[in-house]
Amino acid sequence: MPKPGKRKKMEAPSPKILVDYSPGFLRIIRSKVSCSLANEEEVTLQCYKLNVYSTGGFFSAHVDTPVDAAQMIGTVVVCLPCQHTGGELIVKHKGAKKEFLFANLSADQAKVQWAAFYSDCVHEILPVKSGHRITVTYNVIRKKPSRSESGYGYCKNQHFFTGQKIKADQDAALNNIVADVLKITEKRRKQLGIFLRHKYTMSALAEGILKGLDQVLCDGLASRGLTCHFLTILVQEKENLPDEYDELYRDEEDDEGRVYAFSREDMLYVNNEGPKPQHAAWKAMEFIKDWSKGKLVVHRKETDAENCGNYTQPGAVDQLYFQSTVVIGIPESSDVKPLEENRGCSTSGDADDADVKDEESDEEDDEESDEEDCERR
Ligand SMILES: O=C(O)CCC(=O)C(=O)O
Ligand SMILES: [Fe+2]
Repeated sequence: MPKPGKRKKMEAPSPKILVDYSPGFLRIIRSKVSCSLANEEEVTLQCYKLNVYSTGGFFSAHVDTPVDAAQMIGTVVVCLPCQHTGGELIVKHKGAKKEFLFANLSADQAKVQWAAFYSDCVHEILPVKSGHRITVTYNVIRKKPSRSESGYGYCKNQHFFTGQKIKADQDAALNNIVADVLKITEKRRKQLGIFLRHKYTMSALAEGILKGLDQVLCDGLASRGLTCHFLTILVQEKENLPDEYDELYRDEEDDEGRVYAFSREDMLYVNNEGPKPQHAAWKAMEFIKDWSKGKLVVHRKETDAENCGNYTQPGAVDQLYFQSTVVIGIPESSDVKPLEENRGCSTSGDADDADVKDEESDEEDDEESDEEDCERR
């Protein structure tokens, strides 16, 4: 049953006729999605649900619960031709926002419109103003990994799929990132964790098949001789207290926000189903919270979080997306390939100079949020 305030639409599991129906346009969508979301690995589109929004119908901000925690990477929405106005699909990721307005062409029976996005992107449907908006959603399931020939991923854009390709083994921005990583690890002799741009279920992270630029980052680090492993984490965000509360409540130690490892063992402990896990090595680690082309940001300005996400049963950890990091071992200097080898062969052409920041970021703020308060489809 729809919950008031969360969604107002009718939905049904895809009828068998839709599941079995494999029109030509699906093949085209699948190949485009494989290129743009899956580093050209093969994907299947699994028919999931039929949504009917009448006038006033909407769907509040949510992320899609993965049906296959290890392999599901995204969602495809196909809008069937049926005249309506309003009903914009808004997709957000890390401060970027993309609006899909299917209404304008909705009366054209010859047009099937569609959108695709990574499953950890928050999305919502604004109220339909007239007519009926009918969509079919597909889960994008990645087939078992078989790395591309070069062994290095690439992707087109940090958030959605426009723009130039960035190649992991060539991009100058990655050279800059690696140079920054080396500077930090050399100076402080600490393990270094870099926050991934997307969130992952624990199983997906264990599989190590990452989304978009995250895969490019990890391939880029590995191709330059750095050893990496992955970790799901919880981040205690700094609260923005009004000035008058500042002196009363501000705890010096809280200033930076804290990062905790969060594994299946931690989840069991939280649910009173296992012993308290040890995190002995944890203190000796430094975190980089944000990275983008050619720039590492050690701290980032935190902004209001929109509470939005998915619910799950206690213990059902694979239904949740976690902030995740790649952890880089302290390199022996001989492990790392000379960066000069890679210089000058950028395919992106728009990499900024590396800039290791110790202050708040002036980048767009992260609009992602705690994944708690709102139910998923
Ligand atoms: O109808 C749409 O455009 C999207 C529906 C959706 O987000 C969902 O079914 O999870
Ligand atoms: Fe959704």
